[in-house]
Amino acid sequence: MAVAEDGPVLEAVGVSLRFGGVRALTDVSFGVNRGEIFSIIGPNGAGKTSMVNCVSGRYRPTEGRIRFGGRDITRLPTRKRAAIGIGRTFQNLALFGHMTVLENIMVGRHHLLRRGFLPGMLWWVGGARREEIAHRREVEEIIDFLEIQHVRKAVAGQLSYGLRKRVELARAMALKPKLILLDEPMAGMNLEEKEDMARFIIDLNEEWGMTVLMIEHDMGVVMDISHRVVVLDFGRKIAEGRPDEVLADPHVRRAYLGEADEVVQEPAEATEPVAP
Ligand SMILES: Nc1ncnc2c1ncn2[C@@H]1O[C@H](COP(=O)(O)OP(=O)(O)OP(=O)(O)O)[C@@H](O)[C@H]1O
Repeated sequence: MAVAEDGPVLEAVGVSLRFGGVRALTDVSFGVNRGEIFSIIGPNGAGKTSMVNCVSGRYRPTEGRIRFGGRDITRLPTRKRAAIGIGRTFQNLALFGHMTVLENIMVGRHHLLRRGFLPGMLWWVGGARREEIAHRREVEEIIDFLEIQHVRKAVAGQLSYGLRKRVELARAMALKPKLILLDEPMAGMNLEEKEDMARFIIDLNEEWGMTVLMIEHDMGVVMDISHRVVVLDFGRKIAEGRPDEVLADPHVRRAYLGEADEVVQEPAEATEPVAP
């Protein structure tokens, strides 16, 4: 996997997040380099979604900063983050079920239309028309890339789960993000769908140049496709590094993989079977 490392495009600096008495995140720092596939892992309730929500703008950290491209975006509203190049998919599908695949993907591009979504769709003359055609062409490229040509006119709500996840990814890609946040992209998928999705994530990273920040429970996939990983446990960072380094880390093995401290056991003494 080729990684172009020229410094972090995304930085979390000392991020803490509290919900009343619950400490969802405590002093978490990490950096995602341009061109990386970077994953956040950890047990249930470790703070993964909270962290991604701080990056997308849905949550505002109680303490700490989020920087994107060197700019402090901690207080920037969500829709403005989309405009500066942060796209996302959701853990639970967030498609417009009654709209076609094509319409769903076009929604992802509305902030790119200079004339706005509705005028862009309706004003079919001159510059607006040329702009619309250019947008259509780019959307069709994404549709081809994700191999969803055959359902482009289908109503999104009627597709299989795996296909809907792919359409959601298409919509996020249509925003042309520099950084794409993927919240459990493989959740609920069968093995074949997971393999397809893993291939799309690698390709959107390598061919489309998108930096990826991902949460995913399937450890096999995470370790296969991530360049680096950060591990959270009870809202704190306990490890960060390449997948092989993280897997070998004793803190991670204990906390995340549920391994007990190594106990040197005496060989069991042979016992006579007890007569009933
Ligand atoms: N909106 C909220 N209100 C109150 N507590 C919350 C909220 N969101 C998250 N939490 C709490 O913050 C902690 C971290 O939750 P979070 O969902 O970020 O973990 P996670 O690692 O994504 O978990 P999972 O793997 O189960 O999705 C948990 O204790 C959770 O109950």
